[in-house]
Amino acid sequence: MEHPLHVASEIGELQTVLLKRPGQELENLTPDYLQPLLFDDIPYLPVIQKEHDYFAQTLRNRGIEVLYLEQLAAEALVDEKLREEFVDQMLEEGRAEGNVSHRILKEYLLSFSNEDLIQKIMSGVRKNEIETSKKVQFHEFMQDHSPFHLVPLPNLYFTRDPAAVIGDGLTINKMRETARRRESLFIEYVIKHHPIFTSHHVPIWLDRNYEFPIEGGDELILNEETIAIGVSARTSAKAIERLALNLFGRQKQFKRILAIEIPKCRAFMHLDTVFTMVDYDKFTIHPAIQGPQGNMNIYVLEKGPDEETLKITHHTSLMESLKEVLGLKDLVLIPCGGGDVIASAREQWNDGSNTLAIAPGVVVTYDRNYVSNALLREHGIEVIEILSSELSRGRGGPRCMSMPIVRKDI
Ligand SMILES: NC(=[NH2+])NCCC[C@H](N)C(=O)O
Repeated sequence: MEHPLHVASEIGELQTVLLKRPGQELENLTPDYLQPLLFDDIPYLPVIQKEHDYFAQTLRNRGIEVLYLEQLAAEALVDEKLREEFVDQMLEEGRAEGNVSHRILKEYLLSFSNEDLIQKIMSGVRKNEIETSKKVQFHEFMQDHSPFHLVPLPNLYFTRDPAAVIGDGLTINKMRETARRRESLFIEYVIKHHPIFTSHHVPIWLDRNYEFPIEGGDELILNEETIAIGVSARTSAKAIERLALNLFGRQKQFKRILAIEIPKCRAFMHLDTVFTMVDYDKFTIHPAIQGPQGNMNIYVLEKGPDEETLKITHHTSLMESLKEVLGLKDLVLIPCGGGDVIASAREQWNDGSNTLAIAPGVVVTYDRNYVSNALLREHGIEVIEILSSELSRGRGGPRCMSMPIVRKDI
């Protein structure tokens, strides 16, 4: 039986991908909670679902197997003890401050079937769902301002970030923002308990208990030896260093990490919002990540003299460092929005650089980014457009909405 996880490139033919269909969790967004929950507006649920289904069907039409996180998570909770453990952990990590006891919430959640339990934890528990008659302890009678006993997880449809497959293993990520922390618990249970994965040894290169954050939007597999990782608003240098030491100590395939520093601001968020690979020698880039002479801070991390020390070299040119690690004479950086100040800022905001490569030179993008899409086509890239009016409101594009599980080697 083939290994259920395998990703050794960013552009190799995509075979299996993990998605999450936007659900009721989005109906729990209100204006007061947009900022802490990392949204800029409230998507209209029936339309965002239609757009997401279109995305999934676009992938299936290309022969890609689409798995859904919500389904795998429900299937992974195989016995009562595991369900309880999962609920306990979710409640410990995610309860809104306040006035309902662990006991009442746990009882409430466990009364659902697995599918509904997962859906409920994803969408959150509103205060008015728990009957007053269930309250017995003094603190349970108190009022507070949060409308939730359990806070919703509206960013779950960005399956890219909570984990990332590297080779035949993965990182299960400690996520930076409180609003997203519990997301990686779903994938942890899936990897540890779903029969698709338990039949194989799955190395975890870095787990969610590591104290410094890393997110999948920053993790790009450039080739079978090289990983690029953004040092960003979401991913810390400490986590990259720990991952590098773990990887170089435990496997032989990946030999270097290119740590690329990007400005720490919301519009840029992760490396994949400003830089993605679209072909063997072609990348999208948001021009604003480079200094006036194209300079940046890039560090190449390699195996060092001992188990706790890396060899580190500093570079300033993205172009030159990519050529070096990929062994290429030439390569093309395609600017988002064609480099025009207005178009590039507008299209980058709607994830114009956030392409999902499904094969070398074939990418899925949002239809609204017409300037960037036209430019990609001029460079010989096949661009498959998907609907994007509501999906883009969560500030993530096709790459953010997908977690590749298996890609063919190139
Ligand atoms: N890989 C990505 N660029 N993901 C985008 C995630 C967007 C999400 N609203 C967040 O703020 O976390």
